[in-house]
Amino acid sequence: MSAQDRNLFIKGDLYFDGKNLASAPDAPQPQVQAFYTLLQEPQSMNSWHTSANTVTHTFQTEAGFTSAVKMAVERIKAEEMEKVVLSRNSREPLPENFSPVAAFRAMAAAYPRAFVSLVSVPGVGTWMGASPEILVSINEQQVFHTVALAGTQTAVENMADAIWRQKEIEEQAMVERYILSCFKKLRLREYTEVGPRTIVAGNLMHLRTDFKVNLREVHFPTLGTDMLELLHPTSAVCGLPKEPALAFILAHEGYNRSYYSGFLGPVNGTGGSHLYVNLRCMQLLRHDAILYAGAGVTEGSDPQKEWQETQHKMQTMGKILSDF
Ligand SMILES: C=C(O[C@@H]1C=C(C(=O)O)C=C[C@H]1O)C(=O)O
Repeated sequence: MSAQDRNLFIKGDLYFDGKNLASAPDAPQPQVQAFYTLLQEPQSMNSWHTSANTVTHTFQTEAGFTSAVKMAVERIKAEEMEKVVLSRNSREPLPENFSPVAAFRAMAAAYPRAFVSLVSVPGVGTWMGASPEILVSINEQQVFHTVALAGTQTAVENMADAIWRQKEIEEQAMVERYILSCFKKLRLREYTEVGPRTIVAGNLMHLRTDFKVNLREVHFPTLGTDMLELLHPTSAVCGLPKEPALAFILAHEGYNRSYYSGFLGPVNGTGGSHLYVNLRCMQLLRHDAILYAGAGVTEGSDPQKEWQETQHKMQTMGKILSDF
């Protein structure tokens, strides 16, 4: 992330509860009307915000990515770190008749369990994605929730048939241990832990452990913000320990992640606050989309397989583009 990719807090003018759109009392009416028109007549990219820094995008080659993975495995074997998540981006031309609103509808239909988003901000640009990963959430019943999500393989027809290799089991357990160490740091002892279970995310499966805290029973008003601070960037997008993994990413990834692997979601709404990791996402330019994906590298990583894993992850957005 660079200085220009700052945190943005966008005030809600319209609220959607899954059925109806409601307008906030102070919502600016001309903009609200323009938004309703946009929903009825999906527009091409010309009427959406695109970022000013389009010429600075760099794209890593397969050779560049796999050599970075090789180097990471050596550093892990030398015990400089346990895990590092290396990512890359890729440019895809936008289909002739592409429209962000139609793409959003397609995402919502294709990925009903994901957090689907379409965000367009002047001077920043337009991003969309279907994230499978909660970072921190507190629902209307005051239940805090976070997950340890890691390990990836292509989805099998019957989830009960999923078999996980030791590499993925260990990789996910590392994320679990990290969350537990955060709880320990905060001296939080009352939580529930369920998993790891196999979950499906688009064309892929992951291992997920759910951690929950009932804030009506446990007095911890700052748990959400404290955990957000400790978790981000999580070991699912950065690595373990955090500092050497982050230094390795900055030195060897070779491109700017921008808002990929950051977090987004509604905050302090009637349904609570739900922040998701910005994964399985793409940035929309006038004529192209930039897709982003990463893979967790551990001692047992095979560089070629990690490259393929990023390709599979990019398919979440790739499929939305190719279905136009
Ligand atoms: C880094 C990504 O995904 C994360 C990394 C995973 C892994 O390494 O197996 C699995 C799920 C996500 O936590 C991504 O989608 O780009």
